[in-house]
Amino acid sequence: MPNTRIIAISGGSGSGKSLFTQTLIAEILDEGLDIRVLCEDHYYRDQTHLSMEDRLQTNYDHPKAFEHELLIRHLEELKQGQSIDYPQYCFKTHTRLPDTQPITPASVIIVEGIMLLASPELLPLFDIKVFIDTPLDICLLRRITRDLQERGRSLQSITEQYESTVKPMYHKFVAPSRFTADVIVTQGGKNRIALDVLKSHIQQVLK
Ligand SMILES: Nc1ncnc2c1ncn2[C@@H]1O[C@H](COP(=O)(O)OP(=O)(O)O)[C@@H](O)[C@H]1O
Ligand SMILES: O=c1ccn([C@@H]2O[C@H](COP(=O)(O)O)[C@@H](O)[C@H]2O)c(=O)[nH]1
Repeated sequence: MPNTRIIAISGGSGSGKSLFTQTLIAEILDEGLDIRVLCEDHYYRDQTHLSMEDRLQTNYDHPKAFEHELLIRHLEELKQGQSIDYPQYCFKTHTRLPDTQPITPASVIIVEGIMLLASPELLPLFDIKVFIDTPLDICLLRRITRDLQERGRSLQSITEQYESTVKPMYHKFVAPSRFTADVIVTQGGKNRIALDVLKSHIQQVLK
C-alpha cells in the first residue's frame, strides 16, 4: 500500500494507551474512513512449550518478551499491501492462542504498546511516535482494577509483579523512551485536544 502511515502509541502499562487508541479508531471509523490497529501485546512470545510455573517467571516488561521480528514483518507486509495473520494472546494463560485473525492493509495503521519506542529496531517504521505520559502511581491504580477484572489476576500477584518487573522495567526502558517521541500526551486516554490533533492528521492522510 503506497504511502502507508504508521503511528506508534506507547507509554507505561495502565497509562491509557488502549483507551486513547480505541477512542481515536472509533471516531475515525465513524467517519467512514479506513484504519487498522495492532497491539504489541498480541506479539508476546508464544509460551505453549512452557509450564504455567515457568510462564509466571517470564519478565513481561522486557523488550525481549515480544516477538518484534514478527511485528516488523507484519508492518512491512501491510505496507506492501499484503494481509497478515494477526496473532492472538491470552493474558490468563500467558501464551498465544492457536487462532489468528486476518488483517487487511490500510493507509493508516496505529500500533500501541509499552515497548514500541524502547526498541530501536522498530523506530524507523514509525511515521509518528506518541508517548502517553501518565504518572506511575496512577498507572498502577488503573492496572490493579483492570487486571483484577479482566486479566484473571489476584491483588497479591499484581503487587509482586509490580515490584519485581513492572516498576524497574518502566524506569529502565519505558520512561527513557519518551525522549524518542514526537508527541507527548498527558491525561491518559481522555486528552481531547491530543485526540483531535491526531484525528485531523489522519483525516488529512485519508481524504
Ligand atoms: N484519563 C483517564 N481517566 C480515567 N481513566 C482512564 C484514563 N485513561 C485511561 N483510563 C482507564 O484506565 C484503565 C487503563 O487504561 P488502558 O487504556 O487500558 O491502559 P494501557 O493500554 O496503557 O495499559 C482503563 O480502565 C481505562 O479506561
Ligand atoms: O502474559 C502476560 C503478558 C503481559 N503482562 C503485563 O501486561 C503489561 C502490558 O500490557 P498493557 O496492556 O500495556 O498494560 C505488561 O506491563 C506486563 O507486565 C502480564 O502480566 N502477563
